[in-house]
Amino acid sequence: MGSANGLTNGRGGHPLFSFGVITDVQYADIPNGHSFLGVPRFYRHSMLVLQRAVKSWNNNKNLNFAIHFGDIVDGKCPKDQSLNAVKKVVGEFENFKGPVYHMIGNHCLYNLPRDKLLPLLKIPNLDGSRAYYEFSPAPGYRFVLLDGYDISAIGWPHDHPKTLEALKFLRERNPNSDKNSPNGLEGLDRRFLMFNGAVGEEQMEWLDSVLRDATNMKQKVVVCCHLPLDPGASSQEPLLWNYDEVMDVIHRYDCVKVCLAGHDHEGGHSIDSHGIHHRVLEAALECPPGTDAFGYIEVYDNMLSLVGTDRMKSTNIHFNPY
Ligand SMILES: Nc1ccn([C@@H]2O[C@H](COP(=O)(O)O)[C@@H](O)[C@H]2O)c(=O)n1
Ligand SMILES: O=P(O)(O)OC[C@H](O)CO
Repeated sequence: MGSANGLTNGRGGHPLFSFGVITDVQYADIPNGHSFLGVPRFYRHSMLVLQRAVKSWNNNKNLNFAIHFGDIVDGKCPKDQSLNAVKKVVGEFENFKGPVYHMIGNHCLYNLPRDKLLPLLKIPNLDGSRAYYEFSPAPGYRFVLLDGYDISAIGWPHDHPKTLEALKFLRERNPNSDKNSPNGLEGLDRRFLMFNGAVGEEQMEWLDSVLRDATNMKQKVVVCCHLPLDPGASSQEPLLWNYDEVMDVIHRYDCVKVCLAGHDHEGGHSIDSHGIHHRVLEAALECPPGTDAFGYIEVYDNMLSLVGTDRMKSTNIHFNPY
């Protein structure tokens, strides 16, 4: 089904392009465990989920690329195994017959500092440390991958200005001695935890310039970030510290149609006050043996169709194409 402007609409027609999605593989060669809140985590089985995802993506034959939304290995991975564990998971992704785009998550940074991590994840690394980037898989679309740990107490050297800025930020907002504890914090303030982070000023300016450029080029934008950007799609604790400032930039333009994230393992979906869809994807790590959470997204001129497998819920995301 073709539209007046020659782009493809709908499901029922051919998508413009399609891509595979999976998040929070959080692999470690350790026995099963659970989250702080008692949700079971299957550190070895998540590798099998990834292997089944790659097999399914390759069988599909129509996928142009794949995205992993961060947390490639778990923080509980023994530190002398971190490098090999990251290489092992990256190696599984490389069995996919197409490019794979990664972003960093807190668990990646518990294992390796960002200067080691970025080359392994093949994150374009212009100044040796920045982990945000963009690409355009088709003329009418642009993907923006944000670095939610730009300002963070994890991943930078201990005396780095960004570590110090993050620690000051947390001290001012979270009175607990364990800065991962939301005890006593109310409502959205419960996101001021050490396992989250923020988008810094330079990245914010970069985001603004990319969205301005996309608007001028009449491109639609999909924003990806490990950390969720909308409270309607996520519980309060996993949100990006300055999700509101990032959304203020995004809301200045009409080009962003969808924001995709990981980190909040049970997943979620919302439509914000400006009609932007937020879809937080279900985690591979929390799939009990034999179950899966991965999918692929077909992209049209006026919608994204997430075709989920098993625990990843299928979602049709309709939007105004203009
Ligand atoms: N509601 C919560 C969630 C987490 N914490 C703290 O975060 C650490 C990491 O949590 P995981 O879900 O990855 O296990 C955990 O050790 C707690 O310190 C918390 O206090 N309250
Ligand atoms: O993957 P983790 O351990 O950072 O946990 C993230 C939680 O789901 C946030 O509440």
